Amino acid sequence: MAKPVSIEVWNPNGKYRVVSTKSMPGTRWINLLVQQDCRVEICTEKKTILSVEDIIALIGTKCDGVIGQLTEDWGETLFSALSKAGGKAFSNMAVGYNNVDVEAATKYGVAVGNTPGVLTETTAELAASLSLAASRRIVEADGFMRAGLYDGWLPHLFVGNLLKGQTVGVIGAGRIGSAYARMMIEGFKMNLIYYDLYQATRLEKFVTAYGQFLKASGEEPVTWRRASSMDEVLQQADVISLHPILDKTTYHLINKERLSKMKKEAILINCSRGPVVDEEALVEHLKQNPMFRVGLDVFEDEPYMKPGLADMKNAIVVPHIASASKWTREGMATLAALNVLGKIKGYPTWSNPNQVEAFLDENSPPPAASPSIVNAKALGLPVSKL
Ligand SMILES: NC(=O)C1=CN([C@@H]2O[C@H](COP(=O)(O)OP(=O)(O)OC[C@H]3O[C@@H](n4cnc5c(N)ncnc54)[C@H](O)[C@@H]3O)[C@@H](O)[C@H]2O)C=CC1
Ligand SMILES: O=C(O)C(=O)CO
Repeated sequence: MAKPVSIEVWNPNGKYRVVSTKSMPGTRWINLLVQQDCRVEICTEKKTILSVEDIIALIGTKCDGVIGQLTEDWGETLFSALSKAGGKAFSNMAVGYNNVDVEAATKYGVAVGNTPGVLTETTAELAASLSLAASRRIVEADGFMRAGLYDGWLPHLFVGNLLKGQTVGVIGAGRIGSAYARMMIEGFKMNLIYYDLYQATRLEKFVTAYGQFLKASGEEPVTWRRASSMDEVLQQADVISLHPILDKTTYHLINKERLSKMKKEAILINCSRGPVVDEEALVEHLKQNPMFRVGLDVFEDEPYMKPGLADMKNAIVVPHIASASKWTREGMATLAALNVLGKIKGYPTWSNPNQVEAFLDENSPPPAASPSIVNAKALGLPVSKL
């Protein structure tokens, strides 16, 4: 028998029971559910990561839908429990859903939502921040100041790299990877080399147009190249940022062998998922190559770091905060709630999950659709004509 879990309840007499495994920013998501006759239960347990048992206790015997978090293990056990409780909808409050067994959800007829689009720029901004912090050694320099070690300007003090004219490499040039590339190219006049399974046509057009603009103003134009292998990116780029999804093909994409192909003074940024990088190999590489720098938002065994990483001066580490802007986190909560609500109400799914702005406008009611259901096709869900 699972132990009871503490909760906060909104609209106790609502017809549909929707559970959120965590408190989420903003109140719009709660209001939208309450207005549509949902009883909203928010887990208020103190512990950060809920276990499968905790979530089974939350689901209980009657539950129409759950909004969950990327730290939770949504596999066969939870989808079976949700289905037994009459639930047909689950949404991650995240765009990445490597914590979700979509096949198992589909087997139990449960729709799986995610929250694309609303976090693209925010996440890209953090990747850009880490790129700047690593190239200009900002965290090291901050520590130096606070330690009282600064005793005057010196020609060699914390000399870093100029980004202008260098090459930025992007692995996974989807929504976030492309936004990051645009920031680094427009902001710092870097050249682009990227690797993706698909052509990033829009990004290529942007770099071409910006290059023409610079040339017309008498400046060196920026250039782009789509690499035919990932190794080309690793060998040629000065700053490399990882933005693929995490799946079997991207697990340990960056390993000992690939690290050795990178320039000795390269900068590696990871705001995708920790297991994309073999973190033990990375620690060793950082030890052997003091001029190699890394900016990490995600870790292989979150919330832990591999032994030795915290001691490395050439590593900047932040606790998975890439999507942590107020607008984005409130938007993620809204999209996740609307994914669940849409399925409960029998709405169709939105036709383009890359364009979810219509759901985020606080001044008008959202469309009657689920913004992004990743197994919509497998479940045969209708597509919105709006
Ligand atoms: N650190 C954080 O807080 C955040 C992390 N993320 C992570 O970023 C990921 C990407 O998000 P979006 O850009 O919105 O997704 P997206 O689907 O638009 O982009 C992912 C790109 O990776 C490419 N890709 C897939 N397999 C690949 C491979 N083997 N090699 C190279 N490229 C490959 C895809 O073709 C696609 O273009 C999410 O899945 C999530 O894991 C997303 C938001 C915040
Ligand atoms: O959305 C995601 O995938 C995250 O990692 C958190 O923003």
